Amino acid sequence: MAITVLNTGRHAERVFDVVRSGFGEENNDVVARSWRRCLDEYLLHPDRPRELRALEPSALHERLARMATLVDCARHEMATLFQQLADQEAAVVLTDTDGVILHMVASPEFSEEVAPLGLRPGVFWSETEAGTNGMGTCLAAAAPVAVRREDHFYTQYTGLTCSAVPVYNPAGEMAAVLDVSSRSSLMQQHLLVLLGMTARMIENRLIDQCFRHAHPVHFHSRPEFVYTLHEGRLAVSDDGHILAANRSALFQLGLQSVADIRSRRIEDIFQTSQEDLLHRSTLSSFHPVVTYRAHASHRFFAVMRRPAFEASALQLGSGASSAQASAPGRVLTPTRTPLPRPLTAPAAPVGPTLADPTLARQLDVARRVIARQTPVLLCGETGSGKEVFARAVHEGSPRSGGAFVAVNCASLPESLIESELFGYRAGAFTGAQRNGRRGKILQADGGTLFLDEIGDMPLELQARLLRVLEERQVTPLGAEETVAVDFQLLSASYRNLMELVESGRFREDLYYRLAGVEVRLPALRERSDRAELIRSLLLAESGGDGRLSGEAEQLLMAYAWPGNVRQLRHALRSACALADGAPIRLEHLPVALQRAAIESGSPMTALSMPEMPREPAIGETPALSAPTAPHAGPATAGAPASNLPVSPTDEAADDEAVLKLNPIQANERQMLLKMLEQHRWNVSSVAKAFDVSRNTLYRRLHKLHIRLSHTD
Ligand SMILES: Nc1ncnc2c1ncn2[C@@H]1O[C@H](COP(=O)(O)OP(=O)(O)OP(=O)(O)O)[C@@H](O)[C@H]1O
Repeated sequence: MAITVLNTGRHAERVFDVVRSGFGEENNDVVARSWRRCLDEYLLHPDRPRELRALEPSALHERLARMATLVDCARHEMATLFQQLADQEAAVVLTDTDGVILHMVASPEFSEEVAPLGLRPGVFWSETEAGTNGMGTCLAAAAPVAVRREDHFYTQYTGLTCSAVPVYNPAGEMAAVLDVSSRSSLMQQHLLVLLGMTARMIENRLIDQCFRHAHPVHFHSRPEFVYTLHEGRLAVSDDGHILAANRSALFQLGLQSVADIRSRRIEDIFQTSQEDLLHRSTLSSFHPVVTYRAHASHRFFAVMRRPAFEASALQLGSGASSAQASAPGRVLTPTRTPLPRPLTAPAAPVGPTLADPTLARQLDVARRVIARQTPVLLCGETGSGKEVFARAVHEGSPRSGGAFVAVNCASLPESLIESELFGYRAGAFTGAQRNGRRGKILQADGGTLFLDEIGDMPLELQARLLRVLEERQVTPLGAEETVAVDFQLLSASYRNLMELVESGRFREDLYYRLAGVEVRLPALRERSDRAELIRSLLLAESGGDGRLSGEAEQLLMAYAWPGNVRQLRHALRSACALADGAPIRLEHLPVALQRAAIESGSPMTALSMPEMPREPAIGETPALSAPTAPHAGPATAGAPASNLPVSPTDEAADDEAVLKLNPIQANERQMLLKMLEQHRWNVSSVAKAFDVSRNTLYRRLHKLHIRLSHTD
């Protein structure tokens, strides 16, 4: 389906009118200001769009390599957001601060459709290039924005609606923009909430990733919010200096910027020393400990943990700073000494639920074989918990004292996999870090190497990996000497590796090396411990007080979960945020689930979504109330061929039948009537909003005695 745009001449006139005549009350200020910038500052003309600038492939490659950490932290969250949207005509997009698209998640059909518009990696979407648009205007305004179809400066983009939020790096600077561009203009408020949450998840991941050698501190003024998306996060160096803070930390501590906290000591923030906080956190295991704001009586609950990559077995003295610990110059001096087990809790207060008997048996087998140095290959759908399972294998193995080092082979640009895995010596290539870098394989020495999405490893690297596995030696890039290395190996793939072998994309000899034992993890829909998993994830995501309504629970149990545990976790996370302490109802669950409920004909109590009330956009006529039309014949069971708006018939005729509806059906009927009214009785539009076919919606309307007639 082609993207439909507005009439160029009329749209341009409206832009000029709004900018010339000032901003009326009905106008969206952010958009109107952006239009003014486009006209006055960038000297763009709405009638004369320019072709968007795009990076050459080599320049894009280089930029992606530079931004690899950001993209890596964002890609899982973006994939989950895309799944939650359940909209095949939407794209989740990440740009850098120049507005260059770095990563995009969309269906192949939609990607193909929007690529000619410039919605593809490497293209610049700053306002100066593309005029008012979600990504560019979010960058210019440094704030979340929704740019609806007719809000775009250039007509050619008016077929799309974009919502975008900034993503901040651990220094508190804007590092990226996360955007959803979609054909549908519904649900902007809902989308902005989801985007904001996704941005926070990316920011927290960035802190974890950039400060792996620092002590993470998780805190909140309410204990149940520790380890949730609302928690404050700090990264603290070995010698007690604060290196980074997330937005919630700054907000809770009443600080304006990361600069206000960076380099201060933990004692300057809380009435406690680093040693004391670490010690008490260790003693109290999963429970946050009480601490007070320095020079004030504000109470916080906090947990300080040991660094995730504690010294990566670098054999540094106990007083070594985190900066030293990450110094890659030591790449050739690995230790074989297993590290002590971390003393504190894992990242979430609730451990993984692996109570399904098949899964428990598989875990037992995997632990036994890996103890005999037999590599284990995990297969399973995306999000089914392969990494969680791999960690559980590691934790129960003889090498649990060593590091667990996970490498996602799909998320690393091809050019970086080699240096990331094998490390490099100082000066090995242009752009290399001054002191060289210790590769992941050496970091796993004495512990476990987990190669995730191994099917995505390029063929030439497969050969090198095979050699390492056979010889148990690594030669970092640019190094002459080889280094002996000793680790246990787990790998995972959501793709069928045997099929890749057959099509020549995966080496057969490597496959047999990796698959000493192959474990197929069950999909969530096949697991018998779903109820426990839902309970424990709800506990983790809500901070302890999350509750589910009966219908929401039924739906969570019955849904097929194509995105598995990851999708479940994210659905609960967003539902907790939207329910805001109240029991989670159907309306708080993602649209994909609601759609499934409609399709299966299960009750849709309180389906007040998808459209949230909002101010009309510039030039938009306020929503009309439902027209009343005369009775027009029998109820329509099948979808009429035409796409014309319809209006309700005289409901009196159906009064009796309506009175017989049960309260849930009556409620659902109310909601559907409200939706129809909001969509001006356009059934296609309501069907689209629920993402169901018109036939499905007509059947539902018929069942609920909502009669419709065509109007001209
Ligand atoms: N048993 C479990 N208990 C609690 N959380 C789980 C469990 N299994 C998976 N999760 C959560 O689900 C999400 C996805 O898990 P994980 O990354 O292990 O899946 P995966 O199969 O490796 O995904 P991918 O194929 O995309 O790499 C994570 O947030 C993880 O914490």
